[in-house]
Amino acid sequence: MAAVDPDFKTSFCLDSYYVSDELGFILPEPLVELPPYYQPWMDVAVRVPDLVQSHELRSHIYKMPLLSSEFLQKHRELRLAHLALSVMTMGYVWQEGEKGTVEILPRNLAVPYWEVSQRLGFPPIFTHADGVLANWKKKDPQGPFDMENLELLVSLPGGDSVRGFFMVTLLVELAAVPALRSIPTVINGVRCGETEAVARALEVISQSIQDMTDTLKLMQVHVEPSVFYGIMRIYLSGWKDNSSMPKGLIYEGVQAEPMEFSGGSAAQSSLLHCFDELLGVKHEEKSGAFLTRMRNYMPPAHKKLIQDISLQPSLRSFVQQQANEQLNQAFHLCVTKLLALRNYHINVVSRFITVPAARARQIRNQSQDLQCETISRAPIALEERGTGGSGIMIFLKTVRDKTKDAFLLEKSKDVNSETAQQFNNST
Ligand code: HEM
Repeated sequence: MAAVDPDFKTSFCLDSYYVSDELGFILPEPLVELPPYYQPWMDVAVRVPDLVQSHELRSHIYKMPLLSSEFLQKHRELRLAHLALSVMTMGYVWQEGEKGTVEILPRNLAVPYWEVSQRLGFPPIFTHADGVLANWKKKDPQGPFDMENLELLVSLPGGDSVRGFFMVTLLVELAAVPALRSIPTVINGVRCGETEAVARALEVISQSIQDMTDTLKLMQVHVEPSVFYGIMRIYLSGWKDNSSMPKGLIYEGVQAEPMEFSGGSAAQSSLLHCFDELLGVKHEEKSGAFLTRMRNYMPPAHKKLIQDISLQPSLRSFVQQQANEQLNQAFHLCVTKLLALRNYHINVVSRFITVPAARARQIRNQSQDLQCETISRAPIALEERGTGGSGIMIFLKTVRDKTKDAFLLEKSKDVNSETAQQFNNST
C-alpha cells in the first residue's frame, strides 16, 4: 500500500463543479420558457428552421426589440436565453449559405447575447453546452430518458436529423455518467493508496466508455449523412479559421472590431477531456492546443473540473508503482475502451463527412446536373474542416494515436498487435 498523501486533507468530490449525480454534465430540467418580457426572442428562436427556409429570419431579427438582459436571474434562465440567442445567431449568419454571410450581427441580438454570455462565462456562439446539454425536454415527465421520450427545445435547419444528432449526443453524455461519478473514487483511492477501490472504479469507467461507444452507434439510425453534410453542418460552424468568414463577426454595440469564435462541436464536451487528464493521455502540440482552446467553450465549472483532475497525483504512476495485476488490467481496459471510442468516432466522421464530401466533389467535378442533391448544397469551406474549425482527419488520428501512448510500457506490446488491425480498418 502507498502512503497516505498528507497534502490532501479533504476528499475530492464533484459537488462544486455543476455535475449532476443523475445526469453528469447535462443541465437538469432545462427551462422551456423565459419570463414573458423575453417572448420576442422565444417567438423567433422556435421558428429558426422555418424562417431560414423562407429566407425571412434576418428580417425578423431586425424587427426584434433591443431587450435588457437584467431580468434574467437564475442559471437556467441564462442557459435558455443563451440557447435561444445562439440558434438565432447561427441562423442569421448562415441563412444565405457560405456565399451570403454577414459582417455584422445587429445590436438587438449582439448586445444581449454578449451580456448573457459574459454572465455565464460562455462565448457568444452556439456551443455543445447549448445545443446538447441544455436543449432537451421529456415529452412525458415521468417517462424514461430515451430517444422516444426526448425532444428538442429549439432546432436548426435539417429536420429529424438535427433532433437525432443532438439527442444521440445527449445520450452519449448520459452513458458517461457512471464514469464521471467514479472519477472521485479513483482520485481519492490514488491519494490514499487504495488499490482495489481504484481498480473497481476503473472497471466502472471502462464499462461506461463502452456504453458511450454503443450509444454513438445510434447516430447512423437517427441522422441522415447527406442531411448532416449538406444542410446541418453550416449552421454549427463558426467564424474562426473559416474561409467564408475570414474577418470574423462584428458584434454591433459590443465592440467595433470583429471577433472570431469556433463553431459547435462535441470536442467541447468535457467528458473525454476528463478521461484524458485522469488516464494521463498527453496530446501532441497542435491538436492539444485545439483541444485546450475548446475548453473555453465549456461551462466554466466543467472546465475547472478538468483542470483540477489534471492537478491530482498521477494515476499512471500509481498503477506502475503498485504493480498489482487487477489494477493493471483495469487501467489497461480503460485506455483500450477510450481508444476504441476514438476509433469508432473516426468511422462516424468518415460516414458523415469524408464520404459525402467525396461525393459532393465528384458532383462538382463532373458538373453533373444534380444541384437538387442535398450534399451538393454543402459549404466548400467546411470540406476539410470540422465545425470546430479543425483539419479533421489528421487531427482526429493524432488524438487517437496519442491515446495509445497512455498504455503502460509492458502492456503496449500486446496492444499494438491486438489493435493494429482495428486501426488499419479505420485509417
Ligand atoms: C455525426 C456525428 C459526429 C460527427 C460528424 C463528428 C465530427 C467531429 C469532428 C469533425 C471533430 C473535429 C473537431 C471539430 O473541428 O469539430 C470532432 C471532434 C470530437 N468529437 Fe465528434 N462528431 C460526431 C459526434 C460526436 C459525439 C456524439 C461525440 C461524443 C460526445 C463526439 C466527440 C468528439 C470529441 C471528444 C472530439 C475531439 C477529439 C477527441 O477528443 O477525440 N463526437 N467530431
